[in-house]
Amino acid sequence: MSNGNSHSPGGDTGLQDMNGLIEKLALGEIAMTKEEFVQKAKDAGWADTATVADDDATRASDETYGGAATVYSWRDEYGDVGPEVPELESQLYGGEFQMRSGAHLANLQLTVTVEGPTPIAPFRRFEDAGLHPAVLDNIKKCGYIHPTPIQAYTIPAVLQGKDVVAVAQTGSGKTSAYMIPIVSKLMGKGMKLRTRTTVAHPLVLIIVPTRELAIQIFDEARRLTYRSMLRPCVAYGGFPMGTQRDEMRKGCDVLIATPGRLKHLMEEPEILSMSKVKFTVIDEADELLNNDWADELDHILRGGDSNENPDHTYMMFSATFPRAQRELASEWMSEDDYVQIRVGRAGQTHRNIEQIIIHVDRDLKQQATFDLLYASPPARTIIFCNSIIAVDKLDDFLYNKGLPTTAIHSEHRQVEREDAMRAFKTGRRPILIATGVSARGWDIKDVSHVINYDLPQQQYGGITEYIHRIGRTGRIGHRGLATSFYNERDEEIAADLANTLKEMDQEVPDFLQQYLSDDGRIRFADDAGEADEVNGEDGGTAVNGEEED
Ligand SMILES: Nc1ncnc2c1ncn2[C@@H]1O[C@H](COP(=O)(O)OP(=O)(O)OP(=O)(O)O)[C@@H](O)[C@H]1O
Repeated sequence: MSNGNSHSPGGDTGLQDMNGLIEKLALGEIAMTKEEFVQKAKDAGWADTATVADDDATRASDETYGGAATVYSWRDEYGDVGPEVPELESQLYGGEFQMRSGAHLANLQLTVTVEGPTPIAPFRRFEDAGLHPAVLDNIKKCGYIHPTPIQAYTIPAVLQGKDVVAVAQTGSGKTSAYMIPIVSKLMGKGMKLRTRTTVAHPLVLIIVPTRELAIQIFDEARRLTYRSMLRPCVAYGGFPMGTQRDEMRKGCDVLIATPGRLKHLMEEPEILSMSKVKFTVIDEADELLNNDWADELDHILRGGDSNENPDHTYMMFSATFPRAQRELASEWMSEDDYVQIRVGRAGQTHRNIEQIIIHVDRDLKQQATFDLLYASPPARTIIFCNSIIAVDKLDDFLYNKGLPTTAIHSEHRQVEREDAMRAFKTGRRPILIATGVSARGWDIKDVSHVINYDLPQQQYGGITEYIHRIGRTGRIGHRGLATSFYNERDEEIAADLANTLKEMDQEVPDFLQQYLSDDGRIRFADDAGEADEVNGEDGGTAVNGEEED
């Protein structure tokens, strides 16, 4: 094993020191019993696996599903804004697991490019954005003091009624960039638009690729619609259908949904009608515009009568937007009232994530992970593997060595996925092992280390997937570390990886140097087509490749 540099999330323990240990472990020179491994984990400060309660025993009912979480309960006599409900308020905003911005927000201040028929004037303070007072109040309760760049441009664009494609770095506040103006616009009109029947008639449809992300965005919607008549609802695979239908019948003004479950619900006209939808948001749009989802998305976007609404606004958001998906996105946008907002280069990461690439042979990866977890004090860590089998094997390997792991992949039952996420968020099991594709958009407090046990293969997203995976750390002004294991099987991603490191002034290890161009220019296989603005305030020097748009 060799590595380009050394770092640890919480100390100065060099990764170079790991070389000898990993080799020893591989050769079986350290033969410890299970009890000794458990003791070693405890001594290092990791949560004791023996005291972690069995989640099956503590699980009570459907209420443990994130989709059944309490929302503000509206009564018509409230007028425009309802009264405060302290208990709900502390649940929504007071949680110790809610993210607060870190000290390095300035690293997200990159050059913003706006393309569209009319210019967009950004605002500097939420108070100046012309938002409904109740929304402003909810923003304060969330602890958002200054808008992030994507918010400063997207909020006015949506308030002006534009269709929007927005691309900005991971963890830069894209969710509230669309949620704030939509909720604010509807606050004044919600009453008039609302249809009181047992059939859900959402005004807003937010489509996301994964279940965990759906629940997370539902939580953000619960915060931003607090004290309003707008009732958020979430629909995702694995959420029991009975509870799902009950929740929808209670009213559903803002529907957050994964495509499969949404398609299913659209086949039940006594449950859901799309006829009132005014805003359709596609989050992680490049993923959803991908071929794998094409049928579902086409059905959803064309299937409802919402498309006939001349007032309908479409919005698409992501941290990455490869060329093919950008072309597909433009098909849904209004020709003369459409704006594209990019912060930095589309698909660019940011400087709050320190990236380290270590050369690790395939058969040494388990030991390398084990050792990496001890190379610094315990920290919330997400480990990505490329297959379900690899996730399960690594989970077993680490858990049997006394480390408090949990795992998420598509073969787990939904209740297990939600338990795993809860155990990770609360720190009961601070090591989460997952297949990469499930992790887009996750926003979890205090994730200080991401490990790419496997680098994403080209056919499963390559560098785009890498950007999303490492983006689970270093969010909203916090710093984080991303360590990736590289070997010869990863050559497909090598050039984009080397250029990504160089673009962010990270050390490019010797084994990746050959993939950098001799002229010192930074090139990506799928350039984002914006050579004009990449020399931003951040001092970035990305330059387009040959394949310009
Ligand atoms: N203006 C703000 N000030 C402080 N924190 C904010 C602000 N806006 C959003 N946040 C918080 O920043 C975190 C990241 O936001 P969000 O999940 O929307 O990022 P994102 O850009 O969608 O990332 P990704 O591309 O990974 O999905 C969230 O915890 C959110 O509550």
